[in-house]
Amino acid sequence: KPLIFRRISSMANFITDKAYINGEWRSVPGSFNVLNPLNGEVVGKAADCDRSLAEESVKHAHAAFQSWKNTGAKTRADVLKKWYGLILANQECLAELVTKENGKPIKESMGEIAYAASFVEWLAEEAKRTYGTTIPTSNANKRLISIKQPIGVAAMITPWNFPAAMITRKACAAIAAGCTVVLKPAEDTPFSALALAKLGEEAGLPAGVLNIIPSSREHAQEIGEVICTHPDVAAVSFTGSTATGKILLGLASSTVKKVSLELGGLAPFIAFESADLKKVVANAMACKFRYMGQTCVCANRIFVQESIHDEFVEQLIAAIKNELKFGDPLDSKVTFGPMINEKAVQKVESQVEDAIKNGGKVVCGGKRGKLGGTFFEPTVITDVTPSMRCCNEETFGPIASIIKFSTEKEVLAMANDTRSGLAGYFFSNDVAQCWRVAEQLEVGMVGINEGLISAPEAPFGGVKESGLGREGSQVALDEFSEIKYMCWG
Ligand SMILES: NC(=O)c1ccc[n+]([C@@H]2O[C@H](COP(=O)([O-])OP(=O)(O)OC[C@H]3O[C@@H](n4cnc5c(N)ncnc54)[C@H](O)[C@@H]3O)[C@@H](O)[C@H]2O)c1
Ligand SMILES: O=CCCC(=O)O
Repeated sequence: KPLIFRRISSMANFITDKAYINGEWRSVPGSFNVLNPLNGEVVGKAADCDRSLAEESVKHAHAAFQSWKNTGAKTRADVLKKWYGLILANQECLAELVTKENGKPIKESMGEIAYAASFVEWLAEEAKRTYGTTIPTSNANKRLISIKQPIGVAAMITPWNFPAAMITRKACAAIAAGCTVVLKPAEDTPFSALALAKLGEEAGLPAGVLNIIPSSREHAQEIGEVICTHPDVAAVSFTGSTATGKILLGLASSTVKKVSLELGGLAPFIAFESADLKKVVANAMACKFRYMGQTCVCANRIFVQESIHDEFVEQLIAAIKNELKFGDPLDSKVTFGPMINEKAVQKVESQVEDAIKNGGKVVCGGKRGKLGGTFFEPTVITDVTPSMRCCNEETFGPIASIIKFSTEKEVLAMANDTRSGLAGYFFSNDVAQCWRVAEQLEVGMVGINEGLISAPEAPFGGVKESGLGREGSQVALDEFSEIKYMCWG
């Protein structure tokens, strides 16, 4: 029978002040306002879950695990595939919701929903490929095999910058593996998570397999404590800042949980002189300024070889002026909207001040946007040095910090001189250099002549203090699986 996917009539139908626990849309005592970053208007009231609702969700997820873990792989894959179809059928509504919650330009939000859906599809396919091994033995009287089993209840905390894709990338990996999920979305973007849950429910997820417990920032810490210390939670998966990730990792140690962390980055973006400059500029624009620089893999430190430095800066400024259009992010022509909140603007402002104080030159932008609110101009700073904050602290905003270099050795030393190691990018037409630099950059992901590297089939994750584990790809389900070795006498 062909699958027909129902379209929810409008974005407003996705806004709810309820939590989703054990397959029920639950009223909870408290609520908090979710604000539109464009104008501070209330998008809606969201359920403010607390410690006791987190505990209750874990209890239900643990009960649901007892049957979900025993479902066939095809059953899980079929539910996920249906969910994938429903997400795509509702792409416009979901994208509008993302834009209302976090100010992402609507074209990018449409892209995010397609990206979020692509994880559901990929992980549905991977559900059927959790192969074990047969192991040749040195003892002829024994037979050795290993199987993969779902780890148990997986608890998750997600950020506001990809409020749909970070949910599906984690939750669908766990669900595909046979685990059940308790997920706390970011306080800025709870409705996107709940909207996905609504579609998951319609796709046939049994009660308790996916539980969404939004909370205000005030309750985030206690929910974190419950899910990271509860004996019935087996795995914790977090995406967000490195500071929060470290707290959760510490908490999870008391019961030795499996922990996956996708944390902050400080991506080096290196332009070598042999590179195609037009391509470098186009990729710098995409890699630096998409979603106003608020992605964990955005170029944070742009290293440019001295012979092409001035030309690069000139072309980058021209591209900013010609290509970026400010305005209401719901307008499909707009490519540059407001930042998430005032705190984010203040961080960017303080990095600009610090750079100027220490000898940096602001050659484009550098101040709040004319539209007011949380708009900030796309900014280019030259003469940046490694001691400046824009060079050693994640910017998470629209500042292109340009550092001039002369040799490959020098730039590699600067690029690797950090505790962050999420993504890195470089541009070169020297093949030997491409191999050398790709191997030597201390990051989890490298773009070689490419500034947009994310894909469901690729392993996403960082090294050093940028994280633990990988999401997406053929290893995605490993984060939520245990390998059991069997020795047959
Ligand atoms: N590596 C990745 O895949 C990836 C993806 C997106 C964002 N990020 C990173 O996330 C950061 C931006 O997101 P943010 O500012 O929302 O991060 P954040 O750490 O402040 O918040 C992320 C989530 O953690 C929750 N949280 C905050 N403090 C908590 C605590 N003490 N206990 C439990 N939960 C807590 C928040 O409510 C939110 O849901 C950036 O550093 C960015 O690089 C990383
Ligand atoms: O912000 C982090 C996630 C970005 C991505 O998946 O491309």
